[in-house]
Amino acid sequence: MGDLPPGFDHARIEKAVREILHAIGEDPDRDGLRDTPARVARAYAEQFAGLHQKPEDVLNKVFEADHDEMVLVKDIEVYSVCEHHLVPFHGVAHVGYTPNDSGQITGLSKLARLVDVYARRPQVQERLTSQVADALMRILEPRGVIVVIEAEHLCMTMRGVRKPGAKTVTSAVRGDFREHAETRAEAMGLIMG
Ligand SMILES: Nc1nc2c(ncn2[C@@H]2O[C@H](COP(=O)(O)OP(=O)(O)OP(=O)(O)O)[C@@H](O)[C@H]2O)c(=O)[nH]1
Ligand SMILES: [Zn+2]
Repeated sequence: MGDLPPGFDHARIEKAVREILHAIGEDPDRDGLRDTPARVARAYAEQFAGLHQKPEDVLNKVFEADHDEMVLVKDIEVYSVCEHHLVPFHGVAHVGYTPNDSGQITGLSKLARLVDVYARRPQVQERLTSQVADALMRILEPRGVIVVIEAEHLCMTMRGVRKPGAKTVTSAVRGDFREHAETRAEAMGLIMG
């Protein structure tokens, strides 16, 4: 497991998963479960990879372009894990920004990669939304940023209150999207339209 980031303790996760299986009344040594602790550790390494990444790692390509109006990437599929129950929430993210006066833009895929850096951590949707917005503001120094996330939380559907279909919508607006209602309305029109 040499390619795991420092701080990711594979053996410890395996031990803990084995312990949970015991605690729920299962037999971790039965055929179907024998490899489960190792599988879960590998799955967690993927699901929580963002804990070991920085936004700078993905927003490292900045171009200059003759474009100073809104850039919006819609419907970025997002999978995260709710930090209260450690079950998934999933949906779509919409990320937009207005380049600064020197026309600094970034690759479109980098916006989706940035969402993943923060989604692949134990999260609440509100924090995920503002972390994406704040990282973009800090690194790209645009005139403004808008991030909208719509997601369904499995902790509200498969357990607890059991309301399948309920969607949580969160938004974070910075800079000109915060200051100018018209700019914000234009972006929301594109996102919802
Ligand atoms: N604000 C916010 N709440 C979340 C998010 N994900 C899960 N939750 C909520 O976190 C809350 C945790 O509430 P608790 O009362 O501590 O836990 P619980 O007894 O399991 O709550 P129930 O889900 O109502 O059964 C629940 O209301 C969840 O719906 C999120 O991303 N943002
Ligand atoms: Zn939850």
